[in-house]
Amino acid sequence: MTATALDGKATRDEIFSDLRGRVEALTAAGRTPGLGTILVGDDPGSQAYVRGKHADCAKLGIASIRRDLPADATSADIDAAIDDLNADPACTGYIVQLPLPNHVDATAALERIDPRKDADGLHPVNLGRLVLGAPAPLPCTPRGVIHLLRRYDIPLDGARVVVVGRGVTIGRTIGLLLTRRSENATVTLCHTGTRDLAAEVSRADIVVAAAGSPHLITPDMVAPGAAVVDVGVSRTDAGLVGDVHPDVWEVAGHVSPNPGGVGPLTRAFLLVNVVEQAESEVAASAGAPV
Ligand SMILES: Nc1nc(=O)c2c([nH]1)NC[C@@H]1CN(c3ccc(C(=O)N[C@@H](CCC(=O)O)C(=O)O)cc3)C=[N+]21
Ligand SMILES: [Mg+2]
Repeated sequence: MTATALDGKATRDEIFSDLRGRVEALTAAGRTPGLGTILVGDDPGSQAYVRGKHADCAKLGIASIRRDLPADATSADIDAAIDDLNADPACTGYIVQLPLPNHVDATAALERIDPRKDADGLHPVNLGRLVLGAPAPLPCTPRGVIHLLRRYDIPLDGARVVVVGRGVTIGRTIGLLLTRRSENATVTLCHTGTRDLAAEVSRADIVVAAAGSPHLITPDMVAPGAAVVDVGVSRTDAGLVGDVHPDVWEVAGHVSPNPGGVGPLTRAFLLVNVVEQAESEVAASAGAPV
């Protein structure tokens, strides 16, 4: 038996066809959404990701605002680019591409972003709002994973979800989304300190592998029929390798390929955040007293 693929590209295409109409309506209302990126340095991977985000914008009619800084940019240079996008009315939302060079205080830079323009949904104010259940832009990768699971009718209500990896972009945040009443899952967060990873994973209806550890999840760990979402990617001599061993496809019910699974959805939800922000601004100005 071979698992069904959780197809991130096909799902991204569906999201894009919905977004296209919403962007047209916003443009007709005089508020074309704009995505900004701040990229520091010349890491080829980061440059490729940023290029991909702007290519997505071009497909949808979303305006692109790029600020590319040299690898030796100072914190003051980056602060100036952030202040510039905070003040730019054409920029609905933006990201500071991570990682930043080591000589820059990344936490301070990210806190300088106007929380209303935080397309990643990872500003401390927005993470706080997420904990409180208040409206905020949602983190893109967790939102993409949940959308993908729903798209394939994988039950979340009462499901046992095991998340592997405690990074902020997904491990620490996805449980906040999955334990809302609207999802109602039971979530276990595993990490390098977990005593028996195989025992935890084997109890899961859904495994979210986000450790950044090549082929960490092996078929012996996975319950037959489980859904396995491969979020981690590592650059190895053999190319890009996910957290899920290929033999897991023989045991699981669903697996997200990597590439072609979660990555395209992370990018799609970045643009969903930007479109939602523009829509909420149009709604607020329509409701405001003249
Ligand atoms: N502020 C910030 N926000 C981010 O969201 C962010 C970041 N910094 N820094 C780097 C990581 C990485 N990331 C990816 C997004 C999409 C794909 C993606 O679409 N991958 C394709 C493959 C693309 C290819 O083949 O090059 C796929 O999985 O199919 C990959 C990686 C976002 N990140
Ligand atoms: Mg094994």
